[in-house]
Amino acid sequence: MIKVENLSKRFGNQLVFENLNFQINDGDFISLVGPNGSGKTTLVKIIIGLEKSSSGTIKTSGQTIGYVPQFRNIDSDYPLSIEQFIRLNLKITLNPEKRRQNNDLINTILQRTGLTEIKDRPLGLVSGGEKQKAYLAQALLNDPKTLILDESTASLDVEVKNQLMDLVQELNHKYQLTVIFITHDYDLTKKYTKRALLFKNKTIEPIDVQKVSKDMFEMEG
Ligand SMILES: Nc1ncnc2c1ncn2[C@@H]1O[C@H](COP(=O)(O)OP(=O)(O)OP(=O)(O)O)[C@@H](O)[C@H]1O
Repeated sequence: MIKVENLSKRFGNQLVFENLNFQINDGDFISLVGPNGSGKTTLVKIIIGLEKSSSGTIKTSGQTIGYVPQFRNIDSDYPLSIEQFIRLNLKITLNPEKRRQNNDLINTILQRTGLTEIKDRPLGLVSGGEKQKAYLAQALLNDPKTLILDESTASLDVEVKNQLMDLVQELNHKYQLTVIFITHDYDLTKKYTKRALLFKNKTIEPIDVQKVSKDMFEMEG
């Protein structure tokens, strides 16, 4: 559970948002929508602890949060395989028992993300969707209870976007993973999320996803 109360954020003289009040429950699959510059990434940074709020509180049930960034292409000569890339976020250990546990964990995550068959391929040479799945796999390493997708589907083909979201939906259903999906994508919002948190007039309005309209993604912040 993530409970936000009276949260406000300023950068110098600029008010980004004020008096945000909302709650995200365990197992929710919500979208965070609003125009460019309305404060979506800033809010997420505050939730993760990378940025301080100006006032207000965030209460959580002490949960771990996984973060999947926006898709960035990776050079074709990038030296690591998919599995090696995912392992970057593991603590290095010489303890044989811990190494075994890490191997089991990696195998489980590779399986859950459908990457087992291609785990030894160089990350720079696989498709955009497969690269993004590797980022998703990395985010799952700490067994998060909440996953934040920060425009993670942007710049992927429509079919690939849907495949990635199908996978996230499966994780949401099977493991009760809470998902916060920051997006400008109207179709994906409607198709995958149940509830939307809409940034409007410097605050947030929780709305039924069926009431989301295209202009809500396009207004001035
Ligand atoms: N570190 C910072 N210092 C000063 N201003 C900032 C900083 N980070 C963000 N801002 C400003 O805060 C506002 C909200 O930015 P934010 O990136 O949270 O918006 P967003 O809704 O995620 O936008 P987008 O949809 O374009 O990604 C913007 O006006 C931005 O320029």
